[in-house]
Amino acid sequence: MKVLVVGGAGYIGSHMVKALHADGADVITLDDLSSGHADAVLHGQVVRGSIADTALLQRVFSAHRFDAVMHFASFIQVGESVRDPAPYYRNNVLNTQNLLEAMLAHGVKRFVFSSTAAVFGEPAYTPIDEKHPLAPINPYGWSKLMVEQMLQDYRRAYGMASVCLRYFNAAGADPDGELGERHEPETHLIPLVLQAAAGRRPHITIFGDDYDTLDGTCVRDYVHVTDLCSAHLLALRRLTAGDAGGRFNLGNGEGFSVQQVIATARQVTGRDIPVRVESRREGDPARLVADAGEARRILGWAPRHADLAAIIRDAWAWERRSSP
Ligand SMILES: NC(=O)c1ccc[n+]([C@@H]2O[C@H](COP(=O)([O-])OP(=O)(O)OC[C@H]3O[C@@H](n4cnc5c(N)ncnc54)[C@H](O)[C@@H]3O)[C@@H](O)[C@H]2O)c1
Ligand SMILES: O=c1ccn([C@@H]2O[C@H](COP(=O)(O)OP(=O)(O)O[C@H]3O[C@H](CO)[C@@H](O)[C@H](O)[C@H]3O)[C@@H](O)[C@H]2O)c(=O)[nH]1
Repeated sequence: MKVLVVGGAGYIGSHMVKALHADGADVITLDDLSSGHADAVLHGQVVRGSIADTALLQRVFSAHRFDAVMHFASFIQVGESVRDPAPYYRNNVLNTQNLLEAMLAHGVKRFVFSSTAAVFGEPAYTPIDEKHPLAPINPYGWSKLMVEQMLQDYRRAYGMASVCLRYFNAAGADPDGELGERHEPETHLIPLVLQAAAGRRPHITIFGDDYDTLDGTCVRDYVHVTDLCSAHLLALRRLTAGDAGGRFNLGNGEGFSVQQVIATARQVTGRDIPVRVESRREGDPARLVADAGEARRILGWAPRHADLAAIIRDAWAWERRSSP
């Protein structure tokens, strides 16, 4: 099995490269290193370049016969996408179409796509299942939904099989301690809280405590990065068996508020974590919690690191390695 991992130098992609290698796959990473790190790719060749570059795509697909493509490359910040949507539509939609066209031109017809809970927008009900209305409230979510639609049309018209995996909040780090989250700048809650615990930041800022939730802060469903990787392997197995694919929500089905995440991080680290409350961040829904029943039933997915404290413990081990 030869797999192209686009965005394999990033947070989730680098864990996926490791998981694919452990599963026996031959992996090639394509990454422009706009936010990833070459040294995070522990296995296989790294091609440095962008999916914006159609000539490069042509060369990569001519040089290798891929059985499947996993696509992690995109811009990922919800708030930034509201302030400056253009790069989001360009990179996440137009550049993804380049990739899909290169796949079609070379007869590669299995695709696993990193989608997001942001395709649902402000939930009409929770937990959110796959029947929930699709109504993004930020350009990031729209850019992912547009690709989901493209994939539905490509499946029907060109027979391209695809699985869209809608992650809720990816978190945690490689349990072996080899990989972790290294976004620069970091915008995600758990690594920021842990940087504050380590004294690398003076405090953690809570974006809004006036939401309609248990303590006024936003609620999210944190899912361990290695559990996301296991879902990808299961999706790949289904596609390889001849399945046309589908869309699956990935989360643990339990929501934690920003305050609860900070409290758990205090317990795990034994450190004081100073907090400041500021106004809401644009584009944030109050509560996102997954119903991942379909992934369990159809893919056979069974998350192994669902406990929030365990997720934070792995992230803390990584933070301690980065800032001893
Ligand atoms: N982190 C989360 O909580 C989360 C949640 C839901 C969905 N997702 C999705 O999962 C995917 C991976 O997220 P992540 O947190 O690992 O992000 P990341 O920024 O760490 O990784 C993205 C990788 O893609 C690369 N990249 C970006 N544009 C590229 C391009 N045009 N050509 C080649 N490489 C390019 C970057 O250099 C980086 O290595 C993204 O598509 C994101 O939207 C993430
Ligand atoms: O310094 C911070 C950072 C975040 N938050 C809050 O913490 C929650 C989680 O935020 P963050 O970790 O930035 O994740 P999300 O904005 O929920 O977005 C993530 O999860 C989405 C799916 O739920 C994905 O689509 C995105 O790519 C991914 O960044 C939100 O309520 C934020 O407002 C703070 O209060 N302070």
